[in-house]
Amino acid sequence: MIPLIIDFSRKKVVIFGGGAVSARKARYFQDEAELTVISRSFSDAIKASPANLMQSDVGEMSDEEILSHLEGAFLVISALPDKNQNNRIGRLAAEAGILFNNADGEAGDVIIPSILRGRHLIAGFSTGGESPAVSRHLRDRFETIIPEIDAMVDLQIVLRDALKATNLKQEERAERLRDAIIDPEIREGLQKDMDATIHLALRRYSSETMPKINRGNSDE
Ligand SMILES: C[C@@]1(CC(=O)O)C2=NC(=C\c3[nH]c(c(CCC(=O)O)c3CC(=O)O)Cc3[nH]c(c(CC(=O)O)c3CCC(=O)O)/C=C3\N/C(=C\2)[C@@H](CCC(=O)O)[C@]3(C)CC(=O)O)/[C@H]1CCC(=O)O
Ligand SMILES: NC(=O)c1ccc[n+]([C@@H]2O[C@H](COP(=O)([O-])OP(=O)(O)OC[C@H]3O[C@@H](n4cnc5c(N)ncnc54)[C@H](O)[C@@H]3O)[C@@H](O)[C@H]2O)c1
Repeated sequence: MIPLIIDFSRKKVVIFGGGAVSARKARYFQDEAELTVISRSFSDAIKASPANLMQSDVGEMSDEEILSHLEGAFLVISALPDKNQNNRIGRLAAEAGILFNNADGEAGDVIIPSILRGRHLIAGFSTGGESPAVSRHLRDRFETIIPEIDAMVDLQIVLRDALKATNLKQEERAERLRDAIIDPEIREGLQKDMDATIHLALRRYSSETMPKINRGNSDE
């Protein structure tokens, strides 16, 4: 399996089942995707979500009926308590060429990672479905670095533009961008005064005439 960062805006996601697991999956996608939840009943969390709700018993739906609800979908999730029904939805999604995530039953082709998100940073953790607790634990541990990394991305945007305007070779520009990331003074400065630190980084790393930086003395 291979991770991707996908823009879900205007993409249709169809979830079967309206219980606790469905609510967690709906929360994951609801800010971007157009959600439809098809279920016999809906939990309060699902009712409070922006999803379109369709009350129906999957056991009473023909394959053709299910396929008609999958039309135009980018991703289908099945979170029914009955594995056979989940697997059936998976088979129909595969037939229609639509990505599938299975909450219970035969694995689909999508796993939902545990994610952390800042203004710029987005990271997802997955154990390939083996231990959601470990994925969650990793997210918790990395959560503290979001402000630091987001500020560094802001700095890198400015520094990268400044370097592009010089005559420096691509390899030298890339090296300076990396040096700025591990520069202890810059890392610390970003937490205190972002503007002043961006100026410091520009002076230190974007000058065409600056002496060769003393590299390799960081233990990071
Ligand atoms: C990341 C996250 C995204 C999301 O779904 O929302 C996620 N599970 C989350 C939470 C969570 N999961 C569970 C509880 C209840 C704890 C408990 O009481 O048991 C909680 C609540 C909590 O922990 O807060 C139990 C559980 N989960 C799965 C099974 C069945 C199984 O394992 O077979 C069981 C039954 C018990 C067990 O067997 O453990 C399966 C999956 N859960 C996955 C993802 C995929 C694998 C991810 C990976 O590759 O690591 C996969 C395969 C589904 C998939 O394909 O998407 C989200 C973390 C959000 C966060 O960051 O806080
Ligand atoms: N993948 C995961 O992250 C994960 C985590 C925990 C549990 N699970 C598994 O996911 C499944 C769902 O768990 P849950 O806690 O959401 O269950 P739940 O009982 O809270 O919800 C099940 C939902 O499915 C609906 N439903 C049941 N039969 C239906 C049918 N024939 N037609 C239409 N709707 C129907 C119910 O009305 C309900 O809304 C369980 O099998 C559980 O073991 C998966």
